[in-house]
Amino acid sequence: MSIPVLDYSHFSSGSREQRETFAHALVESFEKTGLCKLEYHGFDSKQLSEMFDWARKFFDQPIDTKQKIPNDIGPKPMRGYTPWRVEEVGKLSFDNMVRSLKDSKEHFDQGPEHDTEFPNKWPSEPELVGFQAFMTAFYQQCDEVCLTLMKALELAWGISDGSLVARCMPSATDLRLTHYPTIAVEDMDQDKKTCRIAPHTDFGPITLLFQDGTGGLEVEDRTTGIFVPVSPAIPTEMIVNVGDTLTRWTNGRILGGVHQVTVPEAMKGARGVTIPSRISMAYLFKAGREVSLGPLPSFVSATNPAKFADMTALEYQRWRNSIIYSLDKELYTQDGKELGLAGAQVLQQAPVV
Ligand SMILES: O=C(O)CCC(=O)C(=O)O
Ligand SMILES: [Fe+2]
Repeated sequence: MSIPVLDYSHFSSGSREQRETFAHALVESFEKTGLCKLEYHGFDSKQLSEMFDWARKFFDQPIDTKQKIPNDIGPKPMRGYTPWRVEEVGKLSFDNMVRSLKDSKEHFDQGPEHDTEFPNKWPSEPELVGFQAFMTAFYQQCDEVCLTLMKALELAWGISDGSLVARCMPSATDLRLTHYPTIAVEDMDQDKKTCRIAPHTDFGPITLLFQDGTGGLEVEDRTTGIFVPVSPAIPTEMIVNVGDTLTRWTNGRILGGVHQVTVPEAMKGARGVTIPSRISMAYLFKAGREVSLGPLPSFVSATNPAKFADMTALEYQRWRNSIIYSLDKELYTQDGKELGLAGAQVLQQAPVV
């Protein structure tokens, strides 16, 4: 499977023709592979290495320091620090093998800067002065790229009223820094019970991803069902993958890119070696919290009825997070009463043709 590399600047500052070409190539890549790669996206190598430096500095703090800003587990957006082995994204899968895979990661989650509903949690250690300001600006720049990509989808789909961009405002995105600690290759390659992150799709319309040079990210080739490595070819390469929201909005026309992080290609089959630690930044772009994740009217017809339930982006996120944090049973059966999310389960993203 080859993943197209698109020149973002052709859309952000190109001619009318370049914009059209980019927009159609983006949709084609999303439809065929569930992702694309972007170059000339505005982030330079200095900025990206600074981001990885901050992430490393944060994760290098003692656990007690990181635990001063704990993410309170709940069916809600994540904020602050979540330790190793808490979240299990494999639980979203219908495949029993994937469901039993444990993730091996710790992460820091950040939302919109002025979010009063789910406020951010920032470390106050002297070594981390500057982290908040840097990450806040980084978040903003990612948001602009995502909104621009929504404009490209509008152009490709002939949506002339700006309604796709409007659906993603105000920002409800979660930016996640993930650290995958060193791990013996046998723990992942041999016993097959551990992954760095189990196969999954993200929840929002798209995700922007930057990874360090360690390797191990893989995406599913939907023509064969086999996972293929997405190696960091150049340090500034940005990966964009399609998430569940775009699948729902397009009534199943664009499927999410299923991805995982596992043993780096060069270490597969090796014995007695330790896989180095790995850092990634995922800008988990989201629709506005009150926006519907039911299919857009232009993707529904008499012969192609709605395959997905009408629920808000926040309801969807609460529901999915309740699964990966193992809160779903409590959530759906509390006092014998549903909390408004369970009904949605029936029409979720399962049997899409
Ligand atoms: O670390 C990576 O490359 C992927 C992270 C990821 O899939 C996620 O945070 O949803
Ligand atoms: Fe992901």
